[in-house]
Amino acid sequence: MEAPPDNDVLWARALRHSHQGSPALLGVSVNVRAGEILAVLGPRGAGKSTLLRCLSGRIVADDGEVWFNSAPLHTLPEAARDQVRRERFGWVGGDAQLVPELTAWENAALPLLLRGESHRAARTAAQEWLDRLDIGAEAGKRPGDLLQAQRQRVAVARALAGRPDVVFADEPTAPLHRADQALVLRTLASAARSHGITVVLATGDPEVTAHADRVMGLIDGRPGAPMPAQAGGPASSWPASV
Ligand SMILES: Nc1ncnc2c1ncn2[C@@H]1O[C@H](COP(=O)(O)OP(=O)(O)OP(=O)(O)O)[C@@H](O)[C@H]1O
Repeated sequence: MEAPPDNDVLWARALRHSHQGSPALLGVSVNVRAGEILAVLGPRGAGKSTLLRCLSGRIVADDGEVWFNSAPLHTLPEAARDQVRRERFGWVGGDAQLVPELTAWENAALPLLLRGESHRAARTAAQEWLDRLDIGAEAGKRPGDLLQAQRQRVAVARALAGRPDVVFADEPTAPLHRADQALVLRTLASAARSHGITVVLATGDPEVTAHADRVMGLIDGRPGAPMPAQAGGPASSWPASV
């Protein structure tokens, strides 16, 4: 087994995965450096979600390797993999998936509370992130009393409050209007940069990739050539060839 380079926080090789016989990944290799924001760009059905779920240990690929900080995630027993996910990774999906009975701050604080941190420390951290995402005033409201864009910001706060090494963001702004998309992405990117958090962002929108350091194209479960992101505008068009 080839050892991954030390400065890659994530390193995956030759990932193949099918859902009920239908292929989603057909041999994808990717490396992500610590503190980097990597965008995975591709059309619907390209395999972006499947790739993020494999990289984050939510599923184990049918074939291939995923290493996190030089440890093989793909061979870890399920309980150990779950622990890595809980303690080292954050996740933001297109659907906020908040606990309806909990307030915004309690939802944002969940990773810390589940980890056994004190109520006071968890609340302080959650409030800081909610403030930063411009939703601090809503901290005491339950998800049902929040707008969709506000719920999505709470989900981003929850992903960041746990001080993860890596945040996986799967189309995190897809349900939002343009103005809210820009705010959420800007905040996610600047928070990640200021805290050295690595981000792997899946999107079908080339404009979203302007927030990334690097863009990887994905089409039909196969990678395109890596492309540098361009500051201040759409980072790239679809890969010319895969
Ligand atoms: N749970 C599942 N069961 C069956 N097929 C699935 C499942 N998840 C994904 N697929 C299929 O695998 C392929 C890749 O899907 P995936 O969701 O990874 O792509 P994607 O690029 O994230 O697309 P989208 O933006 O539509 O979610 C698609 O053909 C999809 O229909």
